[in-house]
Parts: sequence; C-alpha cells; structure tokens
Amino acid sequence: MAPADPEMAPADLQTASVELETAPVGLETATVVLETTPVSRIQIVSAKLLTKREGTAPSRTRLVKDLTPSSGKLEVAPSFQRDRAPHHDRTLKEYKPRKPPPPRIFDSREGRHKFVVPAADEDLPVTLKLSGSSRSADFTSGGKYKPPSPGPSYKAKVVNPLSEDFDLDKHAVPTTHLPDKFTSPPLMEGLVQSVHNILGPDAEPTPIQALAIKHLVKPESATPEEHAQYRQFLLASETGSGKSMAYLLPLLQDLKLAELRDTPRRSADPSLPRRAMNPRALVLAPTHELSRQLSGFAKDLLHNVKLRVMCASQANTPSRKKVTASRMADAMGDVAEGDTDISSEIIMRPGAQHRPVDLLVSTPSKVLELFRGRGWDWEVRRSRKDVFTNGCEERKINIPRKYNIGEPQMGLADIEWVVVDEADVLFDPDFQEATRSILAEISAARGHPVPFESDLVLSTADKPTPIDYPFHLLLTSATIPASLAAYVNKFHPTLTRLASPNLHRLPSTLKTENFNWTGGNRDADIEHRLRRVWYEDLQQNKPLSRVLIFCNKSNRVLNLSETLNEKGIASVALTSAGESRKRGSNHHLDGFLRVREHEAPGSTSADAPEVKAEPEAQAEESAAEPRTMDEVKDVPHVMITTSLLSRGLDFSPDVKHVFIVDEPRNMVDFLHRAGRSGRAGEDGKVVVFGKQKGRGSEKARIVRRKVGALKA
Ligand SMILES: Nc1ncnc2c1ncn2[C@@H]1O[C@H](COP(=O)(O)OP(=O)(O)OP(=O)(O)O)[C@@H](O)[C@H]1O
Repeated sequence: MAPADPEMAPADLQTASVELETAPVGLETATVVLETTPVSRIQIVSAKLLTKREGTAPSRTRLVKDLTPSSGKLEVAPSFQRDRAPHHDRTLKEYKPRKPPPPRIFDSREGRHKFVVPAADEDLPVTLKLSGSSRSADFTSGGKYKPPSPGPSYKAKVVNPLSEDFDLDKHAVPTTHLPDKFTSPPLMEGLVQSVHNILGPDAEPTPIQALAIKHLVKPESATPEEHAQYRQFLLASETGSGKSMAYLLPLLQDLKLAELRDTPRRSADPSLPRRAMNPRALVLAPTHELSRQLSGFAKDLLHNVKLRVMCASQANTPSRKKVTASRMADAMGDVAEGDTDISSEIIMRPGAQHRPVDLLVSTPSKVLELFRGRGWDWEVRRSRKDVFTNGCEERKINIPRKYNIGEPQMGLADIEWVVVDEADVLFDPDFQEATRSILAEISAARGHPVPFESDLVLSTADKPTPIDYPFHLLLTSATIPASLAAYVNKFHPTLTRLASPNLHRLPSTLKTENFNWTGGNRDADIEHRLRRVWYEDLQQNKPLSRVLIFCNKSNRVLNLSETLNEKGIASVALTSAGESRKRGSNHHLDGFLRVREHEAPGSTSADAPEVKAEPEAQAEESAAEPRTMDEVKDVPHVMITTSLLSRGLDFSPDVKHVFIVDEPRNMVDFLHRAGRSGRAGEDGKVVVFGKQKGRGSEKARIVRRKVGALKA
C-alpha cells in the first residue's frame, strides 16, 4: 500500500475503505482507522476478503470450490497452440484478467469511499460489474481527494455466470508432459490406427483427451497391482471437445489388456446365477439416442481391436420371438395394463457366456431392467371392490403390485469400469437414485457392498462420506451444476478432476446472434430467419444448412413444425413421447447426426471410403443441378425439439445453426443446446430469439447479457 499523507485526509475522517494497490490474492479491501487528527499514521485494523453476499454467490466462484477438491486433485490442460480442432485459436493469454474491483464513489457527507453495487437482480445469477473506472484510490496514493467527475459513462458488463474470474491455472496442479499426439505407446497400435481412421492422420488430442491419456491410460507394462487399483475421475470440458474419445480410449485399452492377460471373470463363479450378459464395462447415458451414438463410436474405435460392444436401448435388444403381447398378458394374469412391449428381452442363447459383452452402453432405466428383470418396477394397480362392513358404502381400493417378468438378463459381477456420461443429468434429482442404485448393486455383485440410501438430500454443509466403489468410476460433463458438485464433494472428495480451460464457455468457433421478435407472428419471424440462413448459403453456393430449433415445451414443438410444414419447410418434430423414438435406431435423426464417411449410405467399404479424384468430383459438382430453396420443401432441413436432444449428441457439421426460440431455463441448459453446433472446431451459430425493445424486453436483455458473458 502506498504511504498516505495525513495532511491530505479530510479532518473528520475516522474510517475508510481503501483499495490496496498491491495486495495478496483475494484481499481487496481493508478497513483503516485514523488514530488522531491530524493523523500521524494509518493502521490497518482489519482486512477482509471480498466474498459475495450470501445467496448470490457467482457460480464460477462456486466452481472454483467445487473443482478444487479438499484432498483430491484438479488438473487443467493448457490450451494447445497446435490444437486446431476444437480449440485452435485459443491460448491461455486470451483469458480475461481478473476482474477489476467495482468503482467507488466518494461520499462527501460520510467522508469515505463506498463500493457501488447495482441493485441485485434475483433472476440473474451473476454479478453486474461496472467497468471503465479511471478513478484511483487517491487516499492511498497520497493525492488530494477529487470529487468524482461526471467522467466516462460506466457501461454495465456481465461476468460469465458460470465462470466468474475462475482462473483455472491458479487452482490447478501445473500440468506437464501432456501428449500432443495419439501415439503407440501409450495407446495400443490398433486404437491409434482407428483414431487416425476416424479423425485423420494428423489428429491431435484435444486438451481433455491429452489429460485422459496421461492419467487414465495404463501402460501395457503396468503391474497386476496397478491394474487392480480402482480410480475415480471427473472429466469436465466444454461441449464438442471430444470427451467421448477421452474416456473410451483408456477404457477400451484396459479391457483389451485384461483380455490379453486372461484375467479371470467373476461371472465364471458357479455360485453366481448364470446370465446372458456379463459386461466388463458400462457406459450410462441419459437418452437412448445418445447410447446408440456412443456405442457406434466405440465400435468405430474397435475396428482394429476386437471387443464386443452392445447398446441396450429402447427396442433394439434382440427379442424373444415366441413371447407375444397376449402371452405376456396371460403371464400377468388379469391385471395387464399399459406397456406390454417385451421386445427388449434378450435371448439366453446357449453358450452366451462364451461370447460375453465387453462394453454395454445404455440408459439407467434400461440397465435396471436388465439386471433386475423386466417389469421390476411395474406397479400395476388393480382395483378391487371392497364392501365396508357398515354395508352401505362400496369403495374401490387400489393395490400396488410388483411384477418381475422373466429372469434378469445381465450380471454385474464382471464390471470393472463405469462411465457416467452427462453426469450432471444422471446425478440430478430426477436420475440420481437410479444411477446410485446401479453403482451400489454393481458393488454388491462384486462382493464389496457400499452404503446406499434411496432418499438423498444433499447440502453443501454435509460432511464428506467417501464411497470406494470396487470398479473404476469416470464421470463426464460439460457443466458442473450445484447438484453434481454437492454429490461429488460428499461421496467422492478425493476424485481427480481433469478439466479443460474452456470449461463453462461456448465453443470458440460458435458465433452468437440476437434476433429481435418483430412483435407480430413469432412463427413467421422464425420462418423469415430460416429463409435468410438458406438465402445466404445459396449466395455463397454452399449446401443448405441444417437448423436445430429448441423450444421449451412439446406442444410448441409440434405447433411450430406444423406451421413450417404448411409454409413449405419440411421439418422433423421430436418430443420425448414421439412415436419415432420407439424404434430401435437413430434413423429418426437421419441427416442431422454426424455420420462418419465409412458409415455414410452408399460408401463401399468400412475400411476404404470411396474417395473421388478431385477433377472428377469437380466435374460432378458443376454438372449437378443448381441449388435452390426448393430443397427445403422435400428434405427436412429443420429439426425442432426440446432439451431432450441437447445432451451429448454429436450433430453433423451441416447443423450450422441452432435457434433458441424460447427463453432458456438456465445457462447450463443454454450451453448444452447451443453446443450442438460449432463442435470439434467446426463453424456454427446460435441465434437467440427475444424481444429487444419495449415492454417485456427486460428478460431478453438479461439473457443476452448472460449469453454474451459465456463467449469464449
Ligand atoms: N482430437 C480431435 N480432433 C478433432 N476432432 C475430434 C477430436 N476428438 C474428437 N473429435 C470429434 O469431436 C466431435 C465431438 O466429440 P464428442 O461428442 O466426444 O464431444 P463431447 O465433448 O462429448 O461433447 P458434449 O459435451 O456435447 O457431449 C466428434 O465428432 C469427434 O469425432
């Protein structure tokens, strides 16, 4: 602190808040007392850390706490200069410096400086900042007080609601020796080949992949003791940054090495019930669509390393042909109601144990069904007439009953790896019980039961009660909301957090645009903006972009789709109850999900995608019909959905636009929706619709600010 000149201080000044010119990190104010008048010296009698007021903690500050474990480790990858996709143009230098303290106004009556904090906006989980203050702390520098000049106008600025001054570097263990290539070793030759087949020969790991390779890949030379040590990790990085490959590579390599070592399977124990499936690894995902895509991706990675991957999704597990709905009804007695689809029962083939599943990808509810038996939670209410003894009243009483149809099809004893993908969803209040009970049942099946409470109320004040699962546990997420943070802090305080520097920001290649509702028909506004997208594509002679539209409610999805179809814009509407979701494939997302070249319809061989010589390709291009707007009449270029499809799905680079037409529920939801475009270094744009002027524009203004603050 600069020495103060007591002569310069106002005579009646007793206490003041002063800004320290050089202060320890986090120390931003100190209270000083002037002992005499005129003062001979200034003494700091108390100093406090500036913390946020109760109940309004900026969530990035929380993230610092959450990601900085009490006894575990946080490691953050530096942005790679060389890393063109997905983080090609970011360096650590680009990160915003620590926020300046709020400006202070000298109050002549009280004779002291006050911090000016704009009125709190309950709906805005961020701290508003005023920037542009040029006034310095005259008091500390010994200069005369100057009344605040009308000076420059202060422009309100919002700090990233999920990332306020979180300097990942400062809180992380320094990261050294991160791999900058996919090489063998540490990865197996076959896996490296597959990675190059998928991403190209020059592919480089993204930051989160580099961290995963460094920490999760066990070298072939690892001792049996090292292999037997179970570890827990959280992989946290922004959308489209390659988390799937980050966890699949180490997991698949470990499974293959265990197979080569001929590690005995627990399911071979004759005392355990015989099951059709005994996977060694389980990936849990929140939707069937994501399960299918992830299992397809795992299969791509296993092109040169043979392991068996299975996706158990809604209706794509083999059916037991001879069981019909009517037989099922017989089996259920007279009480069958609701769903009688048993197509997901897996046939117990003779010798099934000899062709075991290595990796199973599924949703928590499907997994519960597979190891508990179909219908385990099928509470059928049967009404029974019961005549009350007083003889005059007749009432129906509902009796809940539980059914177990058929044998469980899956054994859990062999599971060595569990990945909880989109962990923030799977540990949110809706899913967490199912997820935790799966983890507990696997532990029990492996002979190490762990405590499990079905009703769990988490609070930040809870003491950690670590759970050591007898398997490797990987949690992955692009966002760390409070529910996940509380869960991790309570049950996995020592888990190692691996994070990318762009966590809680939009991908750097994703542009944002605010669209102003005209005040007329909103569907017409959306149509207008869609046509502008395609008009611009036609001007540049580009293929017409696909557009993903997110609404908040299913009804809105259906109505908008109908309107667009009437206007000659073919669209696909997808809601959670949509019929097309009941089929056992992702065909309802055709044209929108990423398809790798060798998977594309018409490609000749899985190994050798047909590559046309350049002149030939050019000739074909010029001979082709000129593109017109008519294309959008017949082939859907628009998919309308709710947050259902906002998680994890890898959309095609053709999805260049995401429209957010209803106000996002929160910024976490916004990050996931917007992140369906601009993936893996591809260009993309998110268009946020809102009213920008007049009555009702306040909400949109807040959203605009929050979105602006998420920009990379
Ligand atoms: N090292 C890499 N270089 C270039 N592209 C990559 C790399 N790794 C993965 N990709 C591609 O990036 C895309 C996004 O990957 P992925 O779906 O795993 O992202 P994610 O981080 O899981 O996203 P989300 O949080 O939305 O689930 C995929 O198409 C994948 O093939």
